[in-house]
Amino acid sequence: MRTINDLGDLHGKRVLIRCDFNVPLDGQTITDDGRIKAALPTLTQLTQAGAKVVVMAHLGRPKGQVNEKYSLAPVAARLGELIDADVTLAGDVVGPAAHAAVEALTPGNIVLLENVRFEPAEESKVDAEREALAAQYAQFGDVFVSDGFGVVHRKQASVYDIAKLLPSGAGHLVAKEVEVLKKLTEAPERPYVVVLGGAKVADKLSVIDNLLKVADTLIIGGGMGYTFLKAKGYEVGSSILDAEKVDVVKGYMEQAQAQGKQILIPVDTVVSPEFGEGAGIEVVDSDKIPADKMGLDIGPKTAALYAEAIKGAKTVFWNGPMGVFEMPSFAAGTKAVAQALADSDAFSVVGGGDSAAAVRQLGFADDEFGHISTGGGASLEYLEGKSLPGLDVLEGN
Ligand SMILES: Nc1ncnc2c1ncn2[C@@H]1O[C@H](COP(=O)(O)OP(=O)(O)OP(=O)(O)O)[C@@H](O)[C@H]1O
Ligand SMILES: O=C(O)[C@H](O)COP(=O)(O)O
Repeated sequence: MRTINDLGDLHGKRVLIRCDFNVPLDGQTITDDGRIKAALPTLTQLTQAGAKVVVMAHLGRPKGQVNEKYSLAPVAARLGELIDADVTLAGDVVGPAAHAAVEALTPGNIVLLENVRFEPAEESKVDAEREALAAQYAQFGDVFVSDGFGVVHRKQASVYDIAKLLPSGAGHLVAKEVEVLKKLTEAPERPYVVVLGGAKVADKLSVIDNLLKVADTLIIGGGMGYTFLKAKGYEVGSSILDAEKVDVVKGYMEQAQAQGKQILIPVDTVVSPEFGEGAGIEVVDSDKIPADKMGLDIGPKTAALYAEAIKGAKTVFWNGPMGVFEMPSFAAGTKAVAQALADSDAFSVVGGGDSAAAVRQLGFADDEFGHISTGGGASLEYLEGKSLPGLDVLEGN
């Protein structure tokens, strides 16, 4: 893989860099700045080398619409506090404000373009549309550095197409993430347990069949769990559910049984009448979720079962909180899994923006885990053995 070290002396050059600044926010407040801190080694090297640094990043899923709620303003402010350089947020992505900001950029300083997902072509499935947008990005750089590990699984203009237009290489974060995750794909010590949760249910259900080939046990919690419960024939009330995948999930359970692999699903669930804290929160067995309630965490029996499975593991990868950990009433399941990982001797990797935020917010230190990866979906797809567009495009000369 080509890296930043292959790009020569960057002094005075305009370096266009993709970072993953998709940080969790509570209103305008960043609740975990881990992804910004993870970008600092590369960004600092570039500013200290006297490069003119133009950063591309996304926040959330604004789906091609300009939406202030998804502005990178809080990220620009935090980056400015963390790095010894001026950080200017451009008012748009490739419009007149971005051009003016890049024109005015001086060596050793940074312009952050607005959320690239405000541009409809950024995530287009039509190659020519993405390529045309990438050509506009290319006007801002002499070289391209890919350092947004959390998005390397996305075939998007600022991740993939841009790397074909400029001399390009991986930044230090991407290089380090790949080096650690490689250990999990080459010869993981067994038993190898993968814990899956979170809210991106459709995305992450689709990685399960490949994960079943590499892991010994899959532990399912978070929003993922309800599609499994439904596949077992249980009612899930108003919990999040990927109704289209119920039959596919039935197939996964059969496949696991045939291969002698285990899929653990919640035996009890914390339910609530609404997405929030208030009256009516209770723990029920997973086959008794009331029709008018939603599951927002795994229950205590499940937490104990999952902790036991983690205790016996030699390698663990975890992506996706077990419940809505942001609210104390639904944090116990995530905390129990984090504790089990922290207590175990297994080589453990925690991946994903919210997963990393969860362990930190619940009081765990980064060094209680083998590695905290900035990638959730990206790590999972890497572990599946899939080729990732944002990495493939950096291969060769
Ligand atoms: N039962 C549930 N119902 C609804 N949301 C849930 C449930 N359990 C967990 N979540 C939510 O899932 C979110 C995190 O999911 P997500 O899949 O984005 O994980 P991630 O670690 O950020 O991975 P990635 O980096 O791929 O985004 C949290 O905000 C949490 O509140
Ligand atoms: O949070 C993430 O996993 C990355 O930033 C990618 O975001 P996406 O799933 O919206 O592409």
